[in-house]
Amino acid sequence: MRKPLIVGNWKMNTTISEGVELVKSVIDSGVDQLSVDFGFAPPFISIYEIKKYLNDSHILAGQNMYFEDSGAYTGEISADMLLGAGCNYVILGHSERRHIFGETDEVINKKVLHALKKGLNVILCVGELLEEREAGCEVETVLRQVGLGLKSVEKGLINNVVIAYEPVWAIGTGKTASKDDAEKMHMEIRKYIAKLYDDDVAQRIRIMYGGSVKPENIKELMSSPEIDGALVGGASLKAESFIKILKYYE
Ligand SMILES: O=C[C@H](O)COP(=O)(O)O
Repeated sequence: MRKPLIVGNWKMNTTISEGVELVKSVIDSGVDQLSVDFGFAPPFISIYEIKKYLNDSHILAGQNMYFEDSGAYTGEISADMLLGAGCNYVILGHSERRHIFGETDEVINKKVLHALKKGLNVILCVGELLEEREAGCEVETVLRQVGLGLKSVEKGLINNVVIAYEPVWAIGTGKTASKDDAEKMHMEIRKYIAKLYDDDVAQRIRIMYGGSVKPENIKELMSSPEIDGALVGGASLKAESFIKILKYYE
């Protein structure tokens, strides 16, 4: 039985004090009692302060990181820095990293391998563009991203990976993939993981959905046994809506 997880990806939103207020409101609402793993991916600058309001059962994720240990890489953040600030997870391959900042599958794979080696859990994001879906190559695109993202990841470390399926056309647009669309893709990903590893790994790996998840659609999406939680952007920026999403697991 896979435990669901819900992570709020704040992207480039919230100052440190706004982030602290948001986390305090969420935690104070009693969501720790719910049967869901949950947490936050704040901007780098807020992570250390926010950790003070969380415990080790919460997910605290970097939104990105670089694949070198240290050195002359202006503007980058290392795995050790994330760990030192209190992170236990890192989001890699988010579509905004792929499509705005030009990250390739090869770069994402280097980051995945490095993060896992350092002891961080990885949320590997994959997803097709609207034109890829319209051309009917969405499954091929997503499986290619999964395969290349996980290249050389040993079976012993795959337990530390979560996959987030985020169709790019559904991110921040208000358009959600239907439960059936998401479910179909999750099943394809799981089948592919079985091919890359084995059935046991495929049954254990958590595959979350992302793309305009909000209180109004969480019930419908999570009614699929294939969907193991959500990576939430916009709706994680207000305590009220994030709490409502978490309370689906009441
Ligand atoms: O990481 C989160 C996803 O990009 C979804 O963002 P959204 O919920 O604002 O569509």
